[in-house]
Amino acid sequence: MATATETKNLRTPIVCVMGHVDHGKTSLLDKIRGTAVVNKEAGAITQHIGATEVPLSTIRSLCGNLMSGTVVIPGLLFIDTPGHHAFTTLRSRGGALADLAVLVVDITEGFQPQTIEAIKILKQFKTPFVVAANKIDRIQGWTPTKNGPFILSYNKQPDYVKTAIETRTYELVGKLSDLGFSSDRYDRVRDFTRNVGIVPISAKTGEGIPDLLMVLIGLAQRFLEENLRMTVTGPGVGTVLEVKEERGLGFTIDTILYDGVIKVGDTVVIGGKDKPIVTKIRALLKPAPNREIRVEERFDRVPKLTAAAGVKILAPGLENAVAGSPLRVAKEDSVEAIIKDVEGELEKARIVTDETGIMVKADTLGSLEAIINELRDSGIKVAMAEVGDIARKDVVNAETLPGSLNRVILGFNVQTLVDAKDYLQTSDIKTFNNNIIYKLIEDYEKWQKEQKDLAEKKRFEEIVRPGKVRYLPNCTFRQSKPAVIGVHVMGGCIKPGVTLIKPDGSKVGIIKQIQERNENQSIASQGKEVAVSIDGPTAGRQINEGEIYYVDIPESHSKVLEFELKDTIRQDELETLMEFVAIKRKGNPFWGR
Ligand SMILES: Nc1nc2c(ncn2[C@@H]2O[C@H](COP(=O)(O)OP(=O)(O)OP(=O)(O)O)[C@@H](O)[C@H]2O)c(=O)[nH]1
Repeated sequence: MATATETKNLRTPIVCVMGHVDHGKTSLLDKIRGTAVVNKEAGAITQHIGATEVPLSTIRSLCGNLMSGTVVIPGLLFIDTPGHHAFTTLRSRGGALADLAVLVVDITEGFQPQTIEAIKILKQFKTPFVVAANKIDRIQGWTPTKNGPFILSYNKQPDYVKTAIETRTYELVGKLSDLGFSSDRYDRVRDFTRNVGIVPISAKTGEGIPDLLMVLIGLAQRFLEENLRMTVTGPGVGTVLEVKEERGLGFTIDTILYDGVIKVGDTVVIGGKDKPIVTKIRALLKPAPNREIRVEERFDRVPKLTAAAGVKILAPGLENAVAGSPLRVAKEDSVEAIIKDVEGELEKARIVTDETGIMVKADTLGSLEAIINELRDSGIKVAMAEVGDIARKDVVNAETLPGSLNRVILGFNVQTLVDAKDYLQTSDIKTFNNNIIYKLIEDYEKWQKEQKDLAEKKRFEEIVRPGKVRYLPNCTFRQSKPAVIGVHVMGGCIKPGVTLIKPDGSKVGIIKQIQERNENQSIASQGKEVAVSIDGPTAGRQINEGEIYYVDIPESHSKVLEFELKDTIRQDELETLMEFVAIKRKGNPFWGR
């Protein structure tokens, strides 16, 4: 076992925790934050604004002799807000802010929709991740060893408990494989660049957390050394986590610094609502541990900070800052260039939309981008996309979208404002709201299918259907005005209002009424013998007993029947249609093509 050594010029990797609702993301973060308290020997855990830092020395003492190899990174910085929503909101130069992710899966429930959604996002951002198979303490028969490494606890369990863990781990391996990742329990993974490690943990007992931290360190070193070898001494670069008004302080921004150094007095450029904000840092604030919560004392003031760190920044003009946007420290001669850079980054983040499609509203640029990617994967085009609640003007804009199936607004994690709700009552725009991407897409797709089916049904009902009848011998009930004759429906059907033609293409007349045993009928299908009244001909002159007539189908309807509905119409209808089409094509081979 080699000893771990620190190398100061690599920055701390940033880690985000993701997973399905209730699988234990918050509990895991709480456990990590509480570790130092629980385990005195474990060493310090530093609380940042919006993040928790676990220094290497802490990880080392937690892992004991599990840790091997040379460690060259200073520790891990966990973003305190869990969920893939936070992950997509926090961006750095067009990518994800988090260098690594922990995907929490409840081992007793396995993969759930949001687990899959998180994996898709991680894949999209190419973020290395580890699976924390949580709640192992709930496996029947599990005897916990608090805060211990998983392997040590596992070895103490009876065989049936071991088997249960193994079986459930392999279920996760199977699911990951379906999604294109090869994986195994972390202690069996040799190459973390090829395999995803699964670490069984309990956020309740703390078991497996040392192993999880260790795997994260390993991942960071294998994947990220180049990324982490940043200009730790250069001008600071960060991402705005949150814009907050603090009592007694005014507007502040909680920021994750992921590169370089930031100092009080530095000029910074920040993404703003309309344009980049240029301002001077008045104070850098860190949480003050264990103090009375009085504003002035809630924070410690620090003169400077080095990446990676979470910090609250106090400066004039922050009220227009935008969460998720970039922050850059600028030297006097570089302000203009950096403003351009920040503008460029915001521009890049702006969503590229399709010419036609639906409207999407989401709460942040990151989530908007994530949802648009998912929609495109599902073959759904997006014509309008914006950050913000659904307002009346959005509904008005959506009304200009061509195509009835596009006249919808998909809202992700946003409200429908009152004026929009009022306007929607008289508008044909449909809105969908959800804070789970897959559900939003599923709801829209379901609606889309219903609409298509409905339209198809309507179209089908309106189409003149094929029909073939024979004028029965001895069944002339009236000669003319209208002629009333008995017919046998040989194929398809007839309805009042259709025109009949002869096999030579000449017109017979229009069916006025159909009667069966003196009762009016709206349709007579194959096999029926009915009386029909026909406007136009005189029986015995233009029409004669024993003749065959066809329903005259308009050319456009014939095309639909022959080319779109061919597989859905009955055999006798199809045969009748083909005979009818042949009559038409005798005179014009291109008829109905
Ligand atoms: N037995 C046991 N319960 C756990 C464990 N981890 C979390 N829980 C419980 O599971 C429930 C959900 O945990 P949370 O940490 O709130 O889950 P989450 O993923 O953060 O949930 P959301 O924030 O709602 O998405 C809580 O009742 C926790 O106490 C664990 O390892 N073992």
